[in-house]
Amino acid sequence: MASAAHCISPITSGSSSSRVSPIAKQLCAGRFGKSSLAGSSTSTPFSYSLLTTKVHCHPFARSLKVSATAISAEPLVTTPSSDSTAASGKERDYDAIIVGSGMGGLVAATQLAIRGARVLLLEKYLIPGGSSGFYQRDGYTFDVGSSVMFGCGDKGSINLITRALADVGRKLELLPDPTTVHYHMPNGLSVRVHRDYEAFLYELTSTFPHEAKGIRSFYGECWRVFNALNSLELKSLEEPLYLFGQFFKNPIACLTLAYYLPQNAGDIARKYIKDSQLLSFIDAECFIVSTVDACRTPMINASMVMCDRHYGGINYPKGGVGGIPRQLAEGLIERGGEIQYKANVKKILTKDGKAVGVKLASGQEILAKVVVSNATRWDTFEKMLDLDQVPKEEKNFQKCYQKAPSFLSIHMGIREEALPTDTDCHHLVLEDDWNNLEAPYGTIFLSIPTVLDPSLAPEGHHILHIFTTAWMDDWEGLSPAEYMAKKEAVADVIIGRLEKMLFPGLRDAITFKEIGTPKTHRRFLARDAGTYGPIPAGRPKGLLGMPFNTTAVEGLYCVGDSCFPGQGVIAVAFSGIMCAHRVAADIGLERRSAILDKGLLGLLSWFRTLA
Ligand SMILES: NC(=O)c1ccc[n+]([C@@H]2O[C@H](COP(=O)([O-])OP(=O)(O)OC[C@H]3O[C@@H](n4cnc5c(N)ncnc54)[C@H](O)[C@@H]3O)[C@@H](O)[C@H]2O)c1
Ligand SMILES: CC(C)=CCC/C(C)=C/C=C/C(C)=C/C=C/C(C)=C/C=C/C=C(C)/C=C/C=C(C)/C=C/C=C(\C)CCC=C(C)C
Repeated sequence: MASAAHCISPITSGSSSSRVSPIAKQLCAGRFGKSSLAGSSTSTPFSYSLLTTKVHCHPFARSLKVSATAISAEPLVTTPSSDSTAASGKERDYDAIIVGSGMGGLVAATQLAIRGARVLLLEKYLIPGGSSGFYQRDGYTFDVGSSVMFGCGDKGSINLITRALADVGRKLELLPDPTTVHYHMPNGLSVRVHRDYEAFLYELTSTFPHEAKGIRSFYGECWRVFNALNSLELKSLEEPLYLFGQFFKNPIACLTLAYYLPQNAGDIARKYIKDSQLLSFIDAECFIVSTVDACRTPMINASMVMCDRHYGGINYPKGGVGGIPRQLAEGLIERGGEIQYKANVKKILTKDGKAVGVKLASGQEILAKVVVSNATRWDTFEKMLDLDQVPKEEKNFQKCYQKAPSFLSIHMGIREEALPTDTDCHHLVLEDDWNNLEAPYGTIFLSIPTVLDPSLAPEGHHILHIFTTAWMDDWEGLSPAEYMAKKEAVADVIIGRLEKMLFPGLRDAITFKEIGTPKTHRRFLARDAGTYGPIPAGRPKGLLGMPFNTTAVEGLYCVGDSCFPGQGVIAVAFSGIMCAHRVAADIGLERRSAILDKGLLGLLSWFRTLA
C-alpha cells in the first residue's frame, strides 16, 4: 500500500532483479525465463527479411504491406523521390530537416512550414506517426500506441492537437469518450473517471466519504494549474520576447505556473489526503501520465491531464488515432514541406561544432540550416552524433532522467459476445497489490476503441489493445523459438488476468492476436531499449530538470518526449510547437533578441542544474 513513506523512497528500478514482478518471476522460473536460457542463441527474433516475411512477423512489420494498401486507397502525398531535391543529395539546402515523424516531429515540421520555412521531414518507417501510427490486419485497424487522446477539444488554448491540425487546414471527426478510464484496483476498488467532473467527484467521494474535502482540494488545485495553462498562448518558453510578453499580459497565470514548475503531484495530494488507499489511487492516476507514481509526476503534467479530460474531454478520432499524423503529414505537403519515408538518418553532420545536415543509411547527405531530432535524446546524442563526448547538458539530463520501461503489447480481435454491453473504452487493471503498480507486467492498460468507433473492426467484433510495462533485458538472449514461446506465455498470463477480472470467456472469443515486446518497440519506433520515454532517476523537482528544445550543439534541436514537458501525445505536440517557435526565431522567421536569448537560455540552463 502506498503511503507517505512511499513518497520519499528512492526508486528501485536500477537493477533488473529489483524490477522483477511476481508474474515476471513466475515466468523467469519457468522454461521461458532468461535464467533457463544460458547459452542459447542470441539471434534476434527479427532476423528475417522485413519486407518479404509472411510468418511470425510483428504487427508493425506486417503493417508495411497492409498499410501500404490502406494508403494506396487514399494516398499519402510525399515528394516523389526520383526527382526530389532530397533524393538528389546536396544540391539544395533546407531551412530545417526534421528527423522522425512522431507527433513531436510532425507538429514541429508543420508549425515551421506554416511560417514559410523550407522543411524536409525524414522518417525511417513507411508511414507517419511513430507511436501514434496505425496498422491494419484482417479487417481490424489497430492504433500502435495510445488511444486516449487529450488536447482534441474545441475550446481554450490547451487543445493543441485540434490547433495543430487547424493550422494546416485540417479537422477530424471526433467521437467523445464518456469515461476517460475505468480503474479496477486492489481491494475491489472500482472508479470510473467520467467526462463530467462532478460525476467523477461524486463517484470518488462516495468511495472515500471521509476524504471528500481532501479530494475536492487536491483536484481543485489541479484546476488552478490547468486554468493558468489554458489562459496562455502556448509557444516557446526558451524565447524571451514571447515569455516576457506573456508575463506582462498574464502575470498571475505565469507566476502560478512558475510556482508549480518545481512541484510534484504526490506532495500536493499529501497536503490534503491521508487515506493510503486514496493516495495509491492518485499514484495510479499519475502512473497513466508518467509511468511513475504521484511523487515523481510533475504537478503541471498531472493537472493538465486530470483536468483536460473534463474540460475538452477525451475524444477519439473516427477511423483511428493514425488519422492525426496522416492529416498533419498531408497538411505539411500542402504547405510546401517534403517528406521522405524509409529514410533512416544514421548521422547528424556537424561542421565546426554546428549541425549542418544529416547522412542517411543510403549514404545520401542532405544539408540544412538546422536539424531537429524527434528521436529520443539517448538515440540522438549516443548514436547519431560523432562527438568526442556527450555534452555536459546531456549528461545532466541522463543523470536526472532514465529510460522508462517499454511495453509488452497485445493487439487482439475478439467476437463481441465476450464484452458486456456497457463496457467502457479504457481500463486500468491492477488486481491484488498496490506495490505492483510500477512492476513489470504489474498494471494492465486496456483500450477497446471499437466501443467508440465500431468501424475499426469487422461487424460483430471488437479490438482489444492490451499493454503493460516490460523491460528490454527480460527479452534479450533468447533464440527465435524461445522468444516466440515467451511472447505467447506472457500474453497468456495477461489475457488470463483480464478474463478473470473483467471478461469471462475472453480466450474463446479471440479471433486475432499479435504480440509486441520491447524489441518490437525498439525496432519499429527506433527508440533506445524500446523506451516509452524519460522517467526521473530520483525524486524530480517537478519539470525543472526537463530540457527544452535547444541543445549544446548549435543548430541541433530536439523534440518529442525526452524534451519538456515529457511523455504523452499532447505533451510532444507542445514540444513541437515550442521547438518550431524557437527554430523560427533562430532562422529569422520570428522576432528575436540575441541579447535576451543569451540571458534567458543561460538562466534556464542554470535552473536545470538545480533539479
Ligand atoms: N501505448 C501508448 O500509449 C504509447 C506508446 C508509445 C508512445 N506513446 C506516445 O507517443 C509519444 C512519443 O512521441 P514522439 O513524437 O516523441 O516520438 P515517436 O517515438 O512517436 O516518433 C519518433 C519517430 O521518429 C522516427 N525515427 C527515429 N529515429 C529515426 C532515424 N534515425 N531516422 C529517421 N526516423 C527516425 C521513428 O521511426 C518514429 O516514427 C510518447 O511519449 C507517448 O506519449 C504512446
Ligand atoms: C520558463 C520558466 C522557468 C518559467 C516560466 C513560467 C511559465 C510561464 C511556465 C509555463 C509552463 C507551461 C506553459 C507548461 C506547459 C505544460 C504542458 C502543456 C504540459 C502537458 C503535459 C501533458 C502530458 C504530460 C500528457 C500526458 C499524457 C499521457 C502520457 C497519456 C497517456 C495515455 C496512456 C498511456 C493511455 C492510457 C490507456 C489506458 C488507461 C487504457
